[in-house]
Amino acid sequence: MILSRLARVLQSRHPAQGADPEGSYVAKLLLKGQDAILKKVGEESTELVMASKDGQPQRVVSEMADLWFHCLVLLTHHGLEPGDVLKELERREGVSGLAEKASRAADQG
Ligand SMILES: N=c1c2ncn([C@@H]3O[C@H](COP(=O)(O)OP(=O)(O)OP(=O)(O)O)[C@@H](O)[C@H]3O)c2ncn1[C@@H]1O[C@H](COP(=O)(O)O)[C@@H](O)[C@H]1O
Repeated sequence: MILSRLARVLQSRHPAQGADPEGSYVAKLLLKGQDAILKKVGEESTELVMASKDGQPQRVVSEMADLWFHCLVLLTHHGLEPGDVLKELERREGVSGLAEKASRAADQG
């Protein structure tokens, strides 16, 4: 899946892997550190908001791709991967599923 493939590429760009920042946007950004990554996340979020408010669905897709990409760089900075976020979403699905079942059981008396 694209998220895991991309995450593997991003991990290979980590300074700890000896990645060369020359010619690699990601290696350069990871080397600059957390503040630079967070600045990009903030900028891309704002651009996404503007694309949405302008009612431009194709730009929403493009800006969201930029935002997701920079969030993946942030995960890499923290030694995390997309699977960690997906697991959290699955856990919440499980939690809300249980809540739904409990409420249905209560309705049925
Ligand atoms: N998906 C992306 C991707 N999306 C966006 N970007 C870069 O993110 C930057 C976003 O910047 P902006 O839109 O703000 O434009 P900008 O003004 O040029 O940005 P700055 O130089 O100011 O940061 C651009 O330089 C884009 O090229 C990406 N760079 C890389 N990838 C993937 O990451 C992989 C590794 O990239 P490298 O490390 O460059 O080899 C690539 O193979 C791609 O699959």
